[in-house]
Amino acid sequence: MHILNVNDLAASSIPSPVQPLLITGANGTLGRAFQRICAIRGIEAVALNRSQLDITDPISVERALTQYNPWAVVNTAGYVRVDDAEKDFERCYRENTTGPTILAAACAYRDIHFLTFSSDLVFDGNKSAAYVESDTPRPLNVYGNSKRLAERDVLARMPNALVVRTSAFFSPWDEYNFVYYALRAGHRKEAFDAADDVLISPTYVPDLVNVSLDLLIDEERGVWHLANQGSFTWAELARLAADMGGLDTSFVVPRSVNTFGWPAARPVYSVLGSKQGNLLPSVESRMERCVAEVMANLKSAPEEAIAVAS
Ligand SMILES: NC(=O)C1=CN([C@@H]2O[C@H](COP(=O)(O)OP(=O)(O)OC[C@H]3O[C@@H](n4cnc5c(N)ncnc54)[C@H](OP(=O)(O)O)[C@@H]3O)[C@@H](O)[C@H]2O)C=CC1
Ligand SMILES: Cc1cn([C@H]2C[C@H](O)[C@@H](COP(=O)(O)OP(=O)(O)O[C@H]3O[C@@H](C)C(=O)[C@@H](O)[C@H]3O)O2)c(=O)[nH]c1=O
Repeated sequence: MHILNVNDLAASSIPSPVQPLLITGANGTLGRAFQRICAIRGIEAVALNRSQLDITDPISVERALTQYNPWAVVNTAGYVRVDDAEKDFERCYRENTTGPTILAAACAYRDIHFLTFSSDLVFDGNKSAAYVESDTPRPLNVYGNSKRLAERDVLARMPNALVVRTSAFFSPWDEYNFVYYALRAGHRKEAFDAADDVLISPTYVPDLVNVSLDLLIDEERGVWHLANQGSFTWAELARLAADMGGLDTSFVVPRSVNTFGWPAARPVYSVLGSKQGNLLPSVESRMERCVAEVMANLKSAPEEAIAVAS
């Protein structure tokens, strides 16, 4: 007698007995980190990219939810080009506001959990103490406003949705974050301009994913602030990473954020605290391990050897 196992079930037309976690934005920084950590934690997950699930298309959303029958949806899809959003506002609102709202409505209809991500850029920077969940969002740019509206509309359609506000990702798992850019510049002995009058809460992506999953599994709801402990200017963050990487920090060139000429205004202060307590460890404790991995990658990458030699 042949005993069917999960692999046989997966290969056959019989649906798997395990409802998966469905992750949108599979090709993005956060989407790829969720896949990595779900695999580590043994959480059955299905990650879909834009062509497989377009969050702005209700038909695409319904097809995916029907096909995979998830117990929850984690939305990591979004528009993150803050400066481009000032002109590309239609796409920004479509992907950051309309998309999550469609997902929330579909999850509410199926009575399944829903997690989506917002940003510190919903705030105006006029506080001098860490922002908490009850503070009123007053965004300074289109991107921040698209996130504010998403929070409002998602929770209107699904009051028990989980909305995580976070900020300033750093991670050794991708090359598209500020800390990686700074370390690569230092490794190449190139000057790196960094804003020295904007205070933010850097967030170690693996911590963000792990704690977000814990909150989702615990069926937490509403707005939660998740960022590592400690506030830094971008220049201080670049110097912290460089110092931990054994680099001379003089390549970091501190400048006022107003001298960069960026189209989108940034709040000069958007440090995130939480009424729920400090759920993530200190930035310093996480930066050590992040820098070690990034520096090892930089030193071993052939293109970096050429860049440093030239
Ligand atoms: N990066 C950061 O520092 C911070 C990020 N966040 C939030 O975290 C979330 C993830 O950010 P991050 O991982 O950095 O972003 P990425 O740009 O790395 O990933 C976003 C992904 O979303 C996909 N996407 C965009 N529109 C759609 C759509 N209509 N349907 C399906 N997929 C879509 C993109 O696909 P494609 O590749 O095809 O464009 C991309 O792969 C966002 O909501 C962002 O606002 C919050 C605070 C800080
Ligand atoms: C590239 C670069 C950026 N910066 C500063 C300015 C900028 O505010 C900050 C980060 O630059 P970025 O372009 O990555 O992103 P910026 O758009 O400011 O950062 C935001 O991204 C979105 C998605 C968020 O939700 C925010 O939490 C935050 O992480 O670093 C420098 O100081 N020097 C540099 O060379």
